[in-house]
Amino acid sequence: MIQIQHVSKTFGRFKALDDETFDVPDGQITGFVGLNGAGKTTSMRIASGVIYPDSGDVLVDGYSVIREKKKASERLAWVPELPIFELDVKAIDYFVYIAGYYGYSTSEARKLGMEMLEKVGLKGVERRKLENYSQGMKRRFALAVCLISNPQNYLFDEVLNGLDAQGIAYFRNLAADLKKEGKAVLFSSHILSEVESLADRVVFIHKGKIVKTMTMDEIRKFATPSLVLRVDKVDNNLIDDLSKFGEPTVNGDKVTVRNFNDDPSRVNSMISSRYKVYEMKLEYSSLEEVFFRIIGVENEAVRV
Ligand SMILES: Nc1ncnc2c1ncn2[C@@H]1O[C@H](COP(=O)(O)OP(=O)(O)OP(=O)(O)O)[C@@H](O)[C@H]1O
Repeated sequence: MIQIQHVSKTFGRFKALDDETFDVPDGQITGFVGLNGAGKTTSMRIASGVIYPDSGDVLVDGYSVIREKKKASERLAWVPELPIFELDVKAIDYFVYIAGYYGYSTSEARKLGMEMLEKVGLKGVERRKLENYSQGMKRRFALAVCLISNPQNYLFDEVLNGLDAQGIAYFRNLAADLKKEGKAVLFSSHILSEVESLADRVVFIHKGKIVKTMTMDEIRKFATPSLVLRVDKVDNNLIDDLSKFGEPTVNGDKVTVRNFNDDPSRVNSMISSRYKVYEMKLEYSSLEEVFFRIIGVENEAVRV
């Protein structure tokens, strides 16, 4: 478990983190979302011990990253946004080198390396030099390296950036495995649909402050539903009728009524004598919509 306790950090005169407090519990995947510059990377760098807070502390399994740095670091893996490696080295040799620091013999490290590289989809290219890896392959490699010491806690900073669909699938499986093993996982991402499908809870950060922490169930309840329906024909009369219940938009035979705040059966009784209704269901708005409502910024104005 990672506990971020009243952490503040200033760069020059700029306050990047302001009394930040939140937990990353065991056995759960915690998503970390915020606009560019909100403070996610700074938080992770402080939690991993590479920079110090001005005030506050981070406890990793109860050990302070400031006062008990070695014990805290041993219990934590961090994949930074921009992992840096020695590039003129073959991937497997680099893995063996790093594993040596964790006490693995060369043969053990090589065996583990082949397993881990396969796990992240790098089977067959283990002997290629890292300089010949693509950005996505380097990111996959960074994920494999972070698994070497098998710690209890994980920080993943924008690891989905530059990953293709297969790479994202590997990360999903990896995160799900870590969760099953009872590990604590914090991951930041701008791909909110991925956060939505992976996270058990989400920490929202805005301008260096934690503005909300919500479970995915709470997010779904918080969201205003849309009514989605498929009908045999979409005409102006239908749109006029649906406008009484919310804001309809049309995509082929699918009509989505956003900000729907009524009973679907009332819509059905109003239109079913004139239209054949193939499908009618409530859909809850995305994490993105909830995010913008929480931080109070218009969706159109800013993108995460
Ligand atoms: N070493 C530094 N020196 C000066 N300012 C910094 C430094 N590191 C971060 N900052 C500033 O602190 C703020 C938070 O940056 P941080 O990288 O933590 O944001 P982020 O939420 O990770 O953003 P992004 O989503 O763009 O990666 C930004 O305004 C950034 O410019």
